[in-house]
Amino acid sequence: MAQVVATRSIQSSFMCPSSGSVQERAEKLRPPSFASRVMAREAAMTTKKLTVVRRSTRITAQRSTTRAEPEVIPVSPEDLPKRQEQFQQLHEFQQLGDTSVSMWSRPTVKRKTKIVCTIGPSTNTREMIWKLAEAGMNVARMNMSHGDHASHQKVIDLVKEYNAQSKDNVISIMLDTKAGFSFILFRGPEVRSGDLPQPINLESGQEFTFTIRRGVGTTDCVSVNYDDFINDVEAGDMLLVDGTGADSLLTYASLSNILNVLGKFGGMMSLMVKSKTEDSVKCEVIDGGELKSRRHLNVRGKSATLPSITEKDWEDIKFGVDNKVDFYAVSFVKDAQVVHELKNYLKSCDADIHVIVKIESADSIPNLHSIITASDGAMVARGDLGAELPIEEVPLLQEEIIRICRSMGKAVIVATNMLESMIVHPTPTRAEVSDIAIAVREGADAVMLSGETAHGKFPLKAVKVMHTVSLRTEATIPGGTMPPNLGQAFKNHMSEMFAYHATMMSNTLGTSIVVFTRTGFMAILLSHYRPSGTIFAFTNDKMIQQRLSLYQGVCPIYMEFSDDAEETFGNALGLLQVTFAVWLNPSKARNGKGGRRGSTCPEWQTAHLAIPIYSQYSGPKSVIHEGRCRAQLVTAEEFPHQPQRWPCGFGVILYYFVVVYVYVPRFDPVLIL
Ligand SMILES: Nc1ncnc2c1ncn2[C@@H]1O[C@H](COP(=O)(O)OP(=O)(O)O)[C@@H](O)[C@H]1O
Ligand SMILES: C=C(OP(=O)(O)O)C(=O)O
Repeated sequence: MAQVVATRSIQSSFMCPSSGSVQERAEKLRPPSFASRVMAREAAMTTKKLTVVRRSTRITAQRSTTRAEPEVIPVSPEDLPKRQEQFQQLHEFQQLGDTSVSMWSRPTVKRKTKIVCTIGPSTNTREMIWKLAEAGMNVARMNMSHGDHASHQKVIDLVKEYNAQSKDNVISIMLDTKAGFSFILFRGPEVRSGDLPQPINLESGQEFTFTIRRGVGTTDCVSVNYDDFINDVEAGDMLLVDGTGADSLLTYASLSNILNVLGKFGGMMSLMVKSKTEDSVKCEVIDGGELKSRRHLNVRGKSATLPSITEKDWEDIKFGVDNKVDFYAVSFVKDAQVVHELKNYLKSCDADIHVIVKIESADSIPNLHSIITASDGAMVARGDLGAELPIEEVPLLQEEIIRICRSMGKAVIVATNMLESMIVHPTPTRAEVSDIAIAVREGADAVMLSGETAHGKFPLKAVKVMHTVSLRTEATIPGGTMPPNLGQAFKNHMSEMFAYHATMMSNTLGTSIVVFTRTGFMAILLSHYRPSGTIFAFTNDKMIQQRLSLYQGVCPIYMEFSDDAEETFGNALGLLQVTFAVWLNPSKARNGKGGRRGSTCPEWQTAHLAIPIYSQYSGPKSVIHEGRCRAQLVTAEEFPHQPQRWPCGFGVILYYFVVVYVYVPRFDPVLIL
């Protein structure tokens, strides 16, 4: 019995929602209900007779024994005890509406959308980093506006320690660079108010002053960290101040009490500029609220004339280089120049750090294409964006930025206020859940938590909610939607063509993809095509493994590569089976008896009945054997930008790259690149 369960489970973990024949998929349409009628457009268009309405039927009662169970694979071994609970949750979700929402809609088994967690006072301990990682964090973000290098160093070390000891999970490290607020350095790409001994209540109609004098923090006047603030604002301008954030001088407990009492989160205060002197800006409070330390200050419709990378940023960037972080998130990028500048600097230090541009200022919008082209990805920083631009523009910009990033094959993160209420409450609002679902549907690589994990009361619950909502939403996304620039990309890069065909095969056959990559390029490219199945990316570089954690659908796995391709493939499959066996049956898999072929675990033996039913060669085996090594272990990264040197054509691809093993779907279907 254990064998059967394990095999089926392994199989279902490899399967994607698009598996099975059309008829089988059509079968899965039953029992449709409200959700299916709303969401299953393909199904409705395909055949009317399939839309038999049986509203109250549960999927659990409908599954045939021949179908793979829709399973939620735990994100980590520690989740195992809660697996039943997860099923229960899933079934509860299912009872709300329908489960078979479209022919592609079986719940996917591993979350594809990644979760970025901002680390702060609530989470900067060893215990919490571990718990966050086990709950589903994929990227740890450090906001350089808060804390100091010593505190961030501690977090980086803890994440690296976690990565070093974890066998099946790895966390990327992201530094969010901008000026740490300091009246000594007094510079930065963000405009922020200064430190306050305690929060101030601003009442509508009262007068309030911002000054560029240092160290002022009274009930009617506070410092601003930016000298040119005086020149940037005019009488009649509307200043927006965010009402979130912790006060550094308060204890966590007292902060929570204050927040609970006041119940004010995420609210923007607005102040109209009335007059200015050489060092102060006098305002009238229009919408009041609670002003805390170091709050964002934006002028509606204007961007501050700040440089995007300041001296303080350069110090932070160097800190990142020294610590070999994976990503910089660069604040207030207004043009591509700053990205080139940063990339040149990184090149000069021989640092392999990817640059994520934060789109958060009105000025960046006209330059979106060039900024994103120059970068490795973008963050929709909705907090500042919603302050600089009319708030109703934010959802439209979010959609547009995601679309641009996806069409360029760049990573995209949706950030800010996603579960804001969970800073103080243990459950999210419906609107927040919808917000996550929309970002997932729009195709974001990752969704981000800020105050929720940095200083919130329920950081782990917030991650779990994000995990569950993302997973559930992914299950309803139709497979096989290709990026719109495909034709263009198709002409230019053989590797794109290869990723495209691999994705098509994977979607059609209902398999996951295994890719071998030294630089991460092929895995990122595949992620860009959003195949329905998981992309298991094997790399022999730990840095690459760490970085790949950000990318949608990529499950990065570190493994030494052997000179013998066969051995490498075998090892990779063995590792996959061990990993899933660990998730599925910890008591057996953790018995220390190895974990590859020949292991005493019957599950693995059953799984190894998998045999290739198709392998494609286009020349003498020995030559192809070399080709395979190149293709699979070096990948197309060797020559993606020199297409003219390699005549294009599927036959050539087969010759140089392709050895495709499609395993009998009854066991563990895997497509190996
Ligand atoms: N390293 C840190 N130390 C102290 N507090 C932090 C830290 N990181 C984040 N926070 C708190 O979490 C809040 C939300 O994080 P984030 O959105 O990244 O910051 P902000 O909106 O201030 O740029 C911050 O306003 C701050 O109160
Ligand atoms: C992510 C954002 O920026 P910050 O890092 O300042 O919170 C934002 O403005 O949405």
